[in-house]
Amino acid sequence: MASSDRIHVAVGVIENADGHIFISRRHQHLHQGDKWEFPGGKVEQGEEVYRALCRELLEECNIEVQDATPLTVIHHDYADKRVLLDVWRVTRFSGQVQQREGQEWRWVSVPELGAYRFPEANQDIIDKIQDLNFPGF
Ligand SMILES: Nc1nc2c([nH]c(=O)n2[C@@H]2O[C@H](COP(=O)(O)OP(=O)(O)OP(=O)(O)O)[C@@H](O)[C@H]2O)c(=O)[nH]1
Ligand SMILES: [Mg+2]
Repeated sequence: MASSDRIHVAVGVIENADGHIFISRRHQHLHQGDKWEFPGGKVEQGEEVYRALCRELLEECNIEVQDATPLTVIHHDYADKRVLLDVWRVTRFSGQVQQREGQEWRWVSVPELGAYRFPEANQDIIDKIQDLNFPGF
């Protein structure tokens, strides 16, 4: 596969005032269906990643991102798809978070994240979130 076949995805880790993280469950018929995910979606041709993040989070979660910082970049090859996940930590937003695409969703504490089934590529994201909350010594 050519590198241009890699799907570029903007992903947002949204934290609320209680320190809980927003996750939703992918529709069953989609790639990695039924697994939990962080909101986000494909970056369009010529679009800046940060713009894509803002667009996807408005479409999917009804919030306006006001500030976000890069958390990690993941290259992952599934058997049927290659992805580049550009993961951002959303540090400031306006609006009430909700899921607008009919997916099941919830806020979960950082320790609880480990109990959910995410796509394989997400392990690194979970590790990063847990490191931020419980810095090693
Ligand atoms: N949104 C999102 N996608 C993820 C995550 N982890 C992960 O491997 N992916 C993969 O990234 C790819 C693109 O995500 P997506 O399906 O949300 O894209 P999208 O909203 O633009 O969907 P569409 O273009 O089909 O409407 C999928 O193949 C998905 O399996 C994650 O945490 N969040
Ligand atoms: Mg999406």
